[in-house]
Amino acid sequence: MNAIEINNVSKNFGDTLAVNDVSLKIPQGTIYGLLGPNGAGKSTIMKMLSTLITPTSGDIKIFNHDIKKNKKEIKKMISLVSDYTVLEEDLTPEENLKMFAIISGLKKEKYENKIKKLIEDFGLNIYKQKLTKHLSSGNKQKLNIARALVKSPKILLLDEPTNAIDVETSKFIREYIINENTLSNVTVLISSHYIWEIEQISSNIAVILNGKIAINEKTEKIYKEFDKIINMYEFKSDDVQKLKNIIDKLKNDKNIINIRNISKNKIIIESKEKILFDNDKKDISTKKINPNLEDIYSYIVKNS
Ligand SMILES: Nc1ncnc2c1ncn2[C@@H]1O[C@H](COP(=O)(O)OP(=O)(O)OP(=O)(O)O)[C@@H](O)[C@H]1O
Repeated sequence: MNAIEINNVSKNFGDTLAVNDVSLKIPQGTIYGLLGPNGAGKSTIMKMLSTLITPTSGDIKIFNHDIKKNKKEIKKMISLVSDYTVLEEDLTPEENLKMFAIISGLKKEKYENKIKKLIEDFGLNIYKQKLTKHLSSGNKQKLNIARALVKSPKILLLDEPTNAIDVETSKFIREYIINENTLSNVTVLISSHYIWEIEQISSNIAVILNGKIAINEKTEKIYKEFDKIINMYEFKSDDVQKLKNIIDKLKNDKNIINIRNISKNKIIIESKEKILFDNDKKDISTKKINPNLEDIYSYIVKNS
């Protein structure tokens, strides 16, 4: 069953076409990564899904409910996490969660234990007496995600959830999301500029460019397809001078798109066409390597 179905949706803000005829089906229980440069339309899609704004044209279905006709039902199923400015600064973490539970129409017996567990799970126990405005940004974002989970949503929309968050907190948030997805089968749509984060967490990835979907595939399939298209090779040598000579030679080769220095004794090159190497070369090892998601994303952005 599809948790989310977006059919030919466009969104205009005056003259700006923020989302341009987007169609996307997100099966229940998947973690879907949404990638795209600044201004591509990611947040606009998230906001339309959470009923904050309405599409200019096209339709959206959430578990088969039309978003226009069943707004109230849909609001119960979806939580959106964007930046933590939505939190009430003059309330404690617990009060913030309670307030959100009440606004969401939850009964006390439904939210009381849930809030206790979330406060504990997110390590916010020690800040119980503190006002939210005195929490660090990482802890505010943890609270923001806990807030989204209070109503046990079926769909969690995460718009750059780890933006400006330290490594350990980002890791915690990622692991918590994976855990929720495994245990509660919550469907997750996550956008991030940290491509490695999307790479680690998502089973499917959509890339959006200028409001249009450029790629929408299972992550594994994206790797397979682009492995055939992108020609990347690694050159390794302990003889630094020899490696420098190779770089100088390759710089003038029209077939070479990109040369990257990885370390003193390793370079990675990208070429337009496949290269066959003479493997008998002494002191230099060469091999074809698989592009990672960052390479693939750059390729899509450059070539779309
Ligand atoms: N309320 C609004 N009024 C006018 N234009 C808007 C509004 N919201 C978004 N836009 C425009 O729509 C386009 C898409 O913006 P959106 O915020 O969806 O992009 P994004 O992919 O989330 O970008 P980022 O990665 O920078 O957050 C941009 O050109 C943006 O300026």
